[in-house]
Amino acid sequence: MTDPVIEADGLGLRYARRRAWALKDCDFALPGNRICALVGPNGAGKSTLLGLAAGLLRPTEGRLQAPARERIAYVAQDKPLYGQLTVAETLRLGRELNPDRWNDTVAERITAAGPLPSDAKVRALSGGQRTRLALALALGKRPEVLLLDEPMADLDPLARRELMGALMADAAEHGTTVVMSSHILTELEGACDHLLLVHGGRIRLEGAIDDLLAAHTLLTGPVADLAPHTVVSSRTTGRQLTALVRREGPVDGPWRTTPPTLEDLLLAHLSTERTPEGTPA
Ligand SMILES: Nc1ncnc2c1ncn2[C@@H]1O[C@H](COP(=O)(O)OP(=O)(O)OP(=O)(O)O)[C@@H](O)[C@H]1O
Repeated sequence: MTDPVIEADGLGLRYARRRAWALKDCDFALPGNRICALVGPNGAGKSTLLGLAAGLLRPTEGRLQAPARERIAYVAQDKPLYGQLTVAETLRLGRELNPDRWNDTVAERITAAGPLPSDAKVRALSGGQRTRLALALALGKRPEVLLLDEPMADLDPLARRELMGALMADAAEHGTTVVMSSHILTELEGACDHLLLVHGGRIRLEGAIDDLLAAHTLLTGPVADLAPHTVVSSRTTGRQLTALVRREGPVDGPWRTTPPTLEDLLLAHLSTERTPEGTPA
């Protein structure tokens, strides 16, 4: 296991004039060279966590350790860019702001792969084109840590596949640690190897996705008397597994056990009412 690249210890953040905590008591250690899926429902605290990791927000309590700002690239949900600049001027600015690390080849590879005229003004770009430019700026910076807040939401399916592939290939080549929030879990499942599940401002699950999936089983059927996170024994291996319970079918119907998906894990957590301290069995 490599040293953590991002580490939180009792991390909490409460926005000014807000009574509720956006994040509370968060502890996690994200190892380097990982592609981490940051998932959770709307308002869970994902953007807040990314803002803290990017150094744009300060913890109200606790601590978050991450590389220095110049070694992090952050693509925020609204892709803030200068509207009056052209695409070419935006990339030139990226180069000027990151003279030591900037990599033209990477940035150009991302922009050239899609419909992004270099003389177009940023304010005239479509949502997907803005995303492409923001990702080119982020990767051109040659970051050690890449923080992406729902980066694919504006992209068409082809662009999504192409950019996701480019991101993953680049991260693998350079050992970049990526933290990516998204609600499109099927996409994350194919690309990510680590999971941070946030709900109600708390970290509910963290770890290698393969390990977490292997530690759970999906129980489908008339399992009304089973709590959603009951620990059961695997019939084949005897291993203790946490059952994610999905109630469906007739009351006297059979149970089925299947390996869960990332979506099953998330849905099981969202559908469980829990106390702030509550974590799955
Ligand atoms: N600038 C802000 N000022 C006050 N409260 C905020 C601010 N930004 C977020 N919040 C609150 O903090 C909580 C966490 O919000 P956050 O944006 O981190 O959630 P999220 O998981 O990214 O949600 P989504 O999936 O909808 O993008 C929410 O209750 C939200 O209302």
